[in-house]
Amino acid sequence: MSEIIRLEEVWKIYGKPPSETIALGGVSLTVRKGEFFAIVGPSGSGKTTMLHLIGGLDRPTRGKIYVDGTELTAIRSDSELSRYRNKTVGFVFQLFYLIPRLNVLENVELPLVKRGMPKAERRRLALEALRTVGIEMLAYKYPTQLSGGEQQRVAIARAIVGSPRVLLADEPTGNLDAANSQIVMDLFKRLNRELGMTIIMVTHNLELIWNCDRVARMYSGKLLGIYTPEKYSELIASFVKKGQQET
Ligand SMILES: Nc1ncnc2c1ncn2[C@@H]1O[C@H](COP(=O)(O)OP(=O)(O)OP(=O)(O)O)[C@@H](O)[C@H]1O
Repeated sequence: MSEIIRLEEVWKIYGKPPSETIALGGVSLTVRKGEFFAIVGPSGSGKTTMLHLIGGLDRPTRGKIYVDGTELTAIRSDSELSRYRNKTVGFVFQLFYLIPRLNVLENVELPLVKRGMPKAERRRLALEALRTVGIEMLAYKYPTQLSGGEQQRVAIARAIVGSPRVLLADEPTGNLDAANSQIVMDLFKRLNRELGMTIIMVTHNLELIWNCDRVARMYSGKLLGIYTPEKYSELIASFVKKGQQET
């Protein structure tokens, strides 16, 4: 499998000395095309920071990031970075961030509106995305009329409507019950296996890593290792045996 994302010695430092925070302290890794990749680690270890940098929501202090053959860190203008976010990546967050005054279909269409796509084409693609996530019957409802699980599926439809190369998910099941978490995970697996979408998911939920190909383990801004789910679960089991903690 060829690579789609590469981080080379990436640093992110917030603030100025003496009160600076090193959120990422020189992380290098590659994610392969079509991979379902998890990022785990304790709170404050830099997981969200890494996802935001890959998604072009923020820029690293030092280091290089390549996504799908483009050096993201060489993009200087904000408008070009915004185009990158719109075309290459799709985001799913723990809190769904739907716009309450727009109906489901209009929420899903938003990334295409930003591209200046004609209305009929936008509608067609938004309905197709809603069909993919199994909720086309909710197209004319408003976000407040939906359950949390349904809202997250709308957010996933919005993330995939523009056919991004990479789906970035930050604790996508963090606000959902077990049944809805399962629906979201099954959906991610389908997007990954049937549509070949590369998925990077930050999670605290160790059960979810079984859906993934590889697991990156972060600690205090450093990448401690990349594991298969089997190896990672063996590692956790050995910590439990020794009475140490890790999530
Ligand atoms: N905008 C910011 N300004 C200052 N410090 C920040 C900012 N964003 C994150 N940090 C700090 O950077 C470090 C890494 O944060 P990050 O959100 O990436 O961790 P995380 O592993 O995603 O944590 P969690 O699991 O709690 O979401 C933390 O110490 C955090 O307080």
